[in-house]
Amino acid sequence: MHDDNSTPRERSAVDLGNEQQVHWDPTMSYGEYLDLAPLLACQNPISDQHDEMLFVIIHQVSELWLKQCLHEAHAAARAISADELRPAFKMLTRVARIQAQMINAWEVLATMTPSDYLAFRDSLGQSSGFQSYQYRELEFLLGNKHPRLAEAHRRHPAHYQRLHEVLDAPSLYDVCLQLLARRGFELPEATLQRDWSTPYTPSPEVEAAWSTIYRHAERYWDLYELAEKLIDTEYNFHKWRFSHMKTVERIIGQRSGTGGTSGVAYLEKALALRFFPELWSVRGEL
Ligand code: HEM
Ligand SMILES: N[C@@H](CC(=O)c1ccccc1NC=O)C(=O)O
Repeated sequence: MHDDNSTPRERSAVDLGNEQQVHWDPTMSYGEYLDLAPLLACQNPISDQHDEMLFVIIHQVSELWLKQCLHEAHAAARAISADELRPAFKMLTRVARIQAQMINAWEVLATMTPSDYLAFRDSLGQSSGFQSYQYRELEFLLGNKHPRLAEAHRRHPAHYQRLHEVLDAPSLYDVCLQLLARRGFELPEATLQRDWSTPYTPSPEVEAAWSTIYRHAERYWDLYELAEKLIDTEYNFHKWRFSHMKTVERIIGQRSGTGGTSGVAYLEKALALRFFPELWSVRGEL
């Protein structure tokens, strides 16, 4: 139905020949709505090696998922700050499902052998996943704050500014701790107000608060659920890091990275990082 003064929607129809007809509005097609022309014009391997297409696509898919994770995790942090935990749980669950997809993507990439990769590795120059600004934003947002990591992006002012906004603001974990304070847990002042761009220092008071929540889950059910959503996210992040490290070892062994790091040794060291340290340490204390 349409109003009298509006133009009727133009319709197109095709008979599929099996007693089915498809009708559609030709003013907005699938490809137009999804902007597929520019999207599908972006897969441009620079060598003539067969496997480079896979390498490009796997990175592009990961970057799209990172975009969605950032969309969800930023919104979850805002919801938590507004004491709206249920929508935040839904968003964090979605982040965990996306992470599962990103982890599974390593299985596809593992079909590329060392010789397949080495055949085009030189064309990559000094580019590296180390320069993924969305990945860095997600790390900052979850709570791995290191101003030096933003420096790799100085030459791109828009990315640098964006990274600094997230670096200088409370992380997802910081807003959760602020929520615990609003719920009456006594936390150190430095946990609630500090220079957010600096690395987080774990505290016994925060661990004690999580301990109370885990011991009395029935009384603090929503905070208990929040703790488990955070653990899911960190657990999956860690699985992603581990699979990346193992895939890299399988493909380039102990070579140093194009981004200037030692390679696998650097990636192994990153496995020790913790976004929500007291949520892990408390498990040994319950
Ligand atoms: C053949 C496949 C791959 C190899 C050999 C590889 C290798 C490496 C190496 C050696 C590093 C350390 C930095 C450096 O010196 O370059 C690194 C970092 C990184 N890579 Fe990959 N990578 C591969 C695939 C991927 C894929 C598919 C992604 C998905 C987006 C990715 C994302 C990253 C990220 C985000 C970092 C930074 C990690 C951090 O700083 O903690 N890599 N990669
Ligand atoms: N750091 C990798 C190169 C690499 O993997 C890469 C290069 C360009 C764009 C994305 C990449 N992926 C992850 O680091 C290497 O050292 O072979």
